[in-house]
Amino acid sequence: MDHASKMATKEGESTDSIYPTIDVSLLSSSENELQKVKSVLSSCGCFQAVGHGIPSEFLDKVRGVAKEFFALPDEEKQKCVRAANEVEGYGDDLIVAEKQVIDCCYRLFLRVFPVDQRRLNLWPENPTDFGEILHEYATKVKSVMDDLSKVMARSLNLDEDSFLSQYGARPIMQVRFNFYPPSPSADVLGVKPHSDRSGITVLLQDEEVEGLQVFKDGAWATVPVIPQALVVNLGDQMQIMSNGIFKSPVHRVLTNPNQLRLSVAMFNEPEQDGEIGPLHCLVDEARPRMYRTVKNYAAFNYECVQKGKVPLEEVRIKS
Ligand SMILES: O=C(O)CCC(=O)C(=O)O
Ligand SMILES: [Fe+2]
Repeated sequence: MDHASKMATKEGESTDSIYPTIDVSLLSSSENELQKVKSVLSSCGCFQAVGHGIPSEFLDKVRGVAKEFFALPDEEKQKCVRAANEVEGYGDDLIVAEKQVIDCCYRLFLRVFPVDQRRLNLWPENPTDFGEILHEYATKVKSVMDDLSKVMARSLNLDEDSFLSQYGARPIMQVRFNFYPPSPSADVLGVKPHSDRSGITVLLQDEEVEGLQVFKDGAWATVPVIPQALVVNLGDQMQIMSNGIFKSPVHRVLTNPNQLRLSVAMFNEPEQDGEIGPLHCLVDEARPRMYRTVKNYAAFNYECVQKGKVPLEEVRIKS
């Protein structure tokens, strides 16, 4: 089967573009904003964060080094190429399942934290400041994510470290630079519908080109471009830890016929081989345990996807 005919179509597209924005700098002082976060994360699981404290000029620098890398000649990018059966490094869509629909996307996927787990042979040396900027960006995003994990706990009247303590002493942070070339066909998707396996995903969108859509209230909602904002998407592991209170949204990416699009997704995740499950204090008679405990959710997720199964469904306790 050829590449194009395996690609997904944009069925069910909607023009709805309603998407919440939250000023995260107000979350420590405003009960209103705290309640808004709780309501947004327990309904659609995503919002655009402004007031996050990362200067716009720095966000532009991150986009800049990413665009420079993807613009390099192919032989230069191949220095970071991923091995056939691995996710880390540079390449196009990884085939993990038979009859898989191919995404129209090139990616550079790297582990950033813990620092001693970096595979530096896969990190671009060109542009020369790539590593330094990635380190600085990941450090800043980690702080935004940790604050958000605390806010989410507080919004449920829990001790603020309740979620963070499940991440262990050596939590993981990974980055995926996504590069979507102009689409060869109007029906091609940049990324097919999925939810993220992370705890929290923080996404830096292209400063001009839209493409991300979230499945909300039965239709696809386009996430508008706000250049200085960070898109927050909860991942499956937060849905599990919160016993289903917070939602991991299904999202996809459209391609554009004329323009390329870039995005930078950062994912946090509990330490390697860590075990996660619903917080005990969120399980009671009114809200019975929805998910079983899982060790190494990353590997579990990979196995499910290989078998064409939905990971969240596989951990759900069926009554
Ligand atoms: O490019 C985007 O806007 C989203 C990418 C995405 O969903 C992902 O990398 O998991
Ligand atoms: Fe995603």
